[in-house]
Amino acid sequence: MAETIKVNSPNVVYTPEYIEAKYTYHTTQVACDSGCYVVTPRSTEFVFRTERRVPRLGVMLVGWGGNNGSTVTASVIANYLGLTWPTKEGMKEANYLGSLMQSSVVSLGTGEEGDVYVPFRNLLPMVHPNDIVFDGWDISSMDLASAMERACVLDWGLQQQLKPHMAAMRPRPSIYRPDFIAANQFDRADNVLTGTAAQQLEQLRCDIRDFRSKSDVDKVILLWTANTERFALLQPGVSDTADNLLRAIQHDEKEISPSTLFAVASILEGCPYINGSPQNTFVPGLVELAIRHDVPLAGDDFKSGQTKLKSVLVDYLISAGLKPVSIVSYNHLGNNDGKNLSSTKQFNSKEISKSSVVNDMVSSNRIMFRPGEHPDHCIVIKYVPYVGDSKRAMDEYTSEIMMGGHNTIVIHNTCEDSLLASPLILDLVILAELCTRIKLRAIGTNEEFEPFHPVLSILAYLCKAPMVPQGAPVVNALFSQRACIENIMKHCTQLYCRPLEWAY
Ligand SMILES: NC(=O)c1ccc[n+]([C@@H]2O[C@H](COP(=O)([O-])OP(=O)(O)OC[C@H]3O[C@@H](n4cnc5c(N)ncnc54)[C@H](O)[C@@H]3O)[C@@H](O)[C@H]2O)c1
Ligand SMILES: O=P([O-])([O-])O[C@@H]1[C@@H](O)[C@H](O)[C@@H](O)[C@H](O)[C@@H]1O
Repeated sequence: MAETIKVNSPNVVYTPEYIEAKYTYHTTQVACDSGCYVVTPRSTEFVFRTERRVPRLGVMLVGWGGNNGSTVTASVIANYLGLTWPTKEGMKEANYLGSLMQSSVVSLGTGEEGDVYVPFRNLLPMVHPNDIVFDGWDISSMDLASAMERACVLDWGLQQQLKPHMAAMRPRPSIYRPDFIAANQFDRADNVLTGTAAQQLEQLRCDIRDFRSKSDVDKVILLWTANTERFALLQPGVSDTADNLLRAIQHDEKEISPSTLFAVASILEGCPYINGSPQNTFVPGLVELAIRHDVPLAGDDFKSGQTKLKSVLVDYLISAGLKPVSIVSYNHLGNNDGKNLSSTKQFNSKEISKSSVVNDMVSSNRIMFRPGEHPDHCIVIKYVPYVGDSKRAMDEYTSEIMMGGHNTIVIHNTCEDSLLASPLILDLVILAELCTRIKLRAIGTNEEFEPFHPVLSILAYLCKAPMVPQGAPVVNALFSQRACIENIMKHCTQLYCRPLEWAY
């Protein structure tokens, strides 16, 4: 398989710094006139400009010592070193299965021997996961080698090879507000910052600057993979505007969550912020602050297993004209995430993100569903310590079919939760970084190149409850979300050379 792609088109210009490509965006404007839909095709010409130089990327994980944080860090080191290890099924080797960019392909077109498919990552210059530098915070002081052992996710033989490379990695002290996570997390909290919210915010900003300078990275992205928090109350004068949020922090307002404080620190330091959990980190004032500073945001809640499958199955059912009327999603797991979710308020945060994934598909079909009508949808999560990170998910989908018939689909799905989430963390940070290098302008109306909107809805494929710019529609159908990433990357067209060749 060739690694280099070069587009042969008068609409694509390559300079040492940029790839510039013209693209005509076709849409249709729909108006209703006397009971008739009047559809008007529209076309807009854009120029997409992609900066070719790939930076040295630093990723700061909040919750670094958790199952996901320790596992993704270990997996990158294992891939970088090309580690192999013995298991009862034979020798295993490090890989990035589950990553859209590293393990999925896209069609380039038709060659002499048929269709040509290339790795997603080849479409545009992007960070390779092996080159990411990790750092982060945790309320638990445990070093990353011990945290990897605590997580019980990776095989013992692999852990033994990794420990020397992770023992010196220590999470920075973090903000701990017991009221936001389960009381059962108290025993972990031996690595916490003191002081007021303003002082803690300043410390986080110092941590980011410290990491940036000591690790010699060009860019830093913050990603929350700490415990699921309860939803924060949205209070006028506190979280409703950027200025009120900043003022509330100065007044040590207790209803501002640790995750929102991390997001404020990230924005003020110019670092994209990604929320891998379901809580409402992105309060209105936070989003306003991100827009003011033009700093990307993405979230919420990694879409890793049961919900990912649901976003495909419900899309299939409704697209096929079958009416889902009952969806029951049960799962149990025994890791610390499950322990935290055994607390009602934290479960409620997860219940929201796991339930909302069908809403757009249901409301799009007025043949089946009257306004306000929706399937019965039940989410159950139970904590069973013995099974650890090996989440057991059981789903039942009942649909009405023709002439009073029913179709019931039952699914059993077992996986190591952190091994599904870890590749998503890599895709999220790599795509978020890529988005910071892409700008576009509409030909004829705008001579200035502009960045994407700070709320990166392009990352919806990776999130259960995708954040979108205000007023934009939420799309949850998984393959529509995947097509969005592929199409935008193809609009930028592509020149992909080995890093040596385009690091001008
Ligand atoms: N498949 C998945 O694993 C998956 C899928 C979707 C979402 N998530 C979400 O990702 C998050 C992490 O999952 P996990 O399995 O790694 O959980 P985990 O409990 O193993 O890790 C969370 C870590 O965050 C730390 N922590 C808690 N509060 C903190 C704070 N204020 N600052 C810094 N660190 C803090 C904890 O000490 C712990 O080490 C959870 O919110 C979970 O709901 C996970
Ligand atoms: O991604 P998904 O498999 O639908 O949802 C999962 C939940 O079922 C699980 O209980 C929780 O611990 C994970 O964080 C994840 O959110």
